[in-house]
Amino acid sequence: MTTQELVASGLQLPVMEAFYTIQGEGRFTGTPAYFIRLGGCDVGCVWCDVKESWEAGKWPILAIEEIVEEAVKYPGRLVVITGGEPLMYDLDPLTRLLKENGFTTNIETSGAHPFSGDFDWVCFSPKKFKKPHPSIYSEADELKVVIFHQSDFKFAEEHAALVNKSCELRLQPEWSKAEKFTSEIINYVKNHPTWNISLQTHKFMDIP
Ligand SMILES: C[S@@+](CC[C@H](N)C(=O)[O-])C[C@H]1O[C@@H](n2cnc3c(N)ncnc32)[C@H](O)[C@@H]1O
Ligand SMILES: Nc1nc2[nH]cc(C(=O)O)c2c(=O)[nH]1
Ligand code: SF4
Ligand SMILES: [Mg+2]
Repeated sequence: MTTQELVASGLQLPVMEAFYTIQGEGRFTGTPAYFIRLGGCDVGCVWCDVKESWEAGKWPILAIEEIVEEAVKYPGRLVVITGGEPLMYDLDPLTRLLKENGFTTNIETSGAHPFSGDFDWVCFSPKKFKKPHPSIYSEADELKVVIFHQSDFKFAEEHAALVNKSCELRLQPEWSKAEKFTSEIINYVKNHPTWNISLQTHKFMDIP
């Protein structure tokens, strides 16, 4: 198979970086986790905090065996697959291998591409910049909407109406606008208690 075919089948993937840290956001905030950041994203969020990830061709292509061989070196058994947009790739082979090696698998995704992979927790963060693929709505365990503009509260409610009833609902201030929006988010959550707040706590702790 050519490299292109191996990537298309999910047996090799472009990896921007992989690091052992503390999950900073969402349901598993505070939990040690090994992050695998795949290269490539076509969503184009103006406020994205990892724009350098967007161009897939910049990053080394690794076999999934090499990715997992590195992950097992750390004591934690929670893996978070992020990016870039990880659902640009078929994540079935990587997640299968991670599970065979005893990992719990989480994903951070905009849902802009068809769902794949075997995940214990799916954090869905929809974006106005590219419509989510319909396959994500039934898979989402957590809806995490970034608040950058007043209109994002309405966008959040529109997506909350589309996910499962059991899906946890969170609002996360966009980092550069946090000063402006955190107090609004606090008021919103107090008045709409089905929602709660997610902060990018790793940025406060100054860790990756
Ligand atoms: C960098 S993205 C990668 C995964 C996927 N592409 C996504 O957007 O969900 C990881 C998480 O960071 C959030 N995020 C990115 N830039 C942010 C920023 N400037 N402020 C707050 N959250 C941000 C995203 O919404 C997403 O929940
Ligand atoms: N510590 C830490 N937690 C995170 N949660 C989601 C992240 C991401 O970029 O997907 C992230 C990240 O980059 N670092
Ligand atoms: S979808 Fe995620 S990685 Fe892509 S631009 Fe938006 S925040 Fe960045
Ligand atoms: Mg991040």
